[in-house]
Amino acid sequence: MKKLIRSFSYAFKGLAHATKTQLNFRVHLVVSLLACFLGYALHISMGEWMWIVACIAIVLMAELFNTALEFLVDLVSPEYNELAGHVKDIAAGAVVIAALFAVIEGLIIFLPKILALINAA
Ligand SMILES: Nc1ncnc2c1ncn2[C@@H]1O[C@H](COP(=O)(O)OP(=O)(O)OP(=O)(O)O)[C@@H](O)[C@H]1O
Repeated sequence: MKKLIRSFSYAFKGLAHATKTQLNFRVHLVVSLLACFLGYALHISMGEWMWIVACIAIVLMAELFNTALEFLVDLVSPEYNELAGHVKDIAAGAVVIAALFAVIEGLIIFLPKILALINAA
């Protein structure tokens, strides 16, 4: 049990470090909170909440893996190395894919509801 609690404390230490040092991670957190606020305000369905929560988790996880890879690359290859550059670029590409997926899901879920509100006004 003690070991489990220690593992969680290390994980939260990692989350705190990413939040403190990575602007992009903080931006993703703010956008995630905005999506939750919008979901609450627009009374989205349980199924739609599941997509929103999944998108938030995918984007935050992608950003955390990207950050971890950046740290690792800086550790093992502080000097210029073409391969090190590719590792960082590909990890950043994964974040872009996750973020695009989340934007598309957000548009599918929120846009019709926002347009209906505008039309009703
Ligand atoms: N050691 C390296 N060797 C070769 N190219 C590198 C190296 N480090 C960074 N690069 C190139 O520079 C780009 C930017 O790297 P950097 O470490 O500044 O990451 P970043 O995406 O700006 O992340 P952040 O701003 O979140 O720290 C990389 O995507 C890569 O193309």
